[in-house]
Amino acid sequence: WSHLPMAPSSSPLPGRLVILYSSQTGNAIDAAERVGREAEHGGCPAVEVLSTDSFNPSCLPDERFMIFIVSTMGQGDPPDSMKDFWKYLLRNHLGVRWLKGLHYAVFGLGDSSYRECNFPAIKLDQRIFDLGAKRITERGLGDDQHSLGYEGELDPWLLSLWKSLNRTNPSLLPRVSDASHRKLNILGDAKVEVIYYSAPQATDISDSVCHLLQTPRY
Ligand SMILES: Cc1cc2nc3c(=O)[nH]c(=O)nc-3n(C[C@H](O)[C@H](O)[C@H](O)COP(=O)(O)O)c2cc1C
Repeated sequence: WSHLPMAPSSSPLPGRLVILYSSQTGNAIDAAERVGREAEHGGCPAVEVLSTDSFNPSCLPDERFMIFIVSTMGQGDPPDSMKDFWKYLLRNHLGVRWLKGLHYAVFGLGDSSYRECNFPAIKLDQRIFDLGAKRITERGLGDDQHSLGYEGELDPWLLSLWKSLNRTNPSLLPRVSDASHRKLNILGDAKVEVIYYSAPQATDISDSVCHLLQTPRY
């Protein structure tokens, strides 16, 4: 998959999945890259991961499959890279059938310690739906307060996204099981090998725990 500086304004590939991220401090980029990687592992023929400000919103009706990964800033505000895009979507002349050919899903990154938790993702999901697009799956809302961070919600959400895409458009996502269960490989092969072994019978508590030996693989 590729990062493009600008989305093509003419005819899109019939089987491409566009992943648009809106991020202020980088988490939504990481999440979007993971979504892109999983889509690729699942056999998606064409995946593009783009910042929202690289995508011309007037091209939205040309797309068939899009995933939006959106973080929250300020007091429930969208990240800077989403502001113009959002302003465009609020235009009055866009009708209820404007996005009738689009299938989409939204994942938000936020923090439930804020009153306006995940507002941009919630509003974007509703607006795109009101413009006639169809949800591939219900929106997912990540929360910094979760013990696993936003990934606590992203994991199950992705599984449901891939299952739904596979059911409705198997040519876009032929292999659900390859898309999931790849998380440990995201950073590439481990650079160290971890070997656990038991210490000899010890009386001292500090000796009785397993020892951890890390040896460089290269
Ligand atoms: C200055 C600041 C303001 C934030 N405001 C909100 C907020 O109003 N609502 C919310 O749900 N999360 C809020 N968050 C949490 C972020 O949305 C969350 O940490 C997210 O993972 C950031 O993603 P990003 O790195 O892609 O921008 C805020 C975070 C920061 C640093």
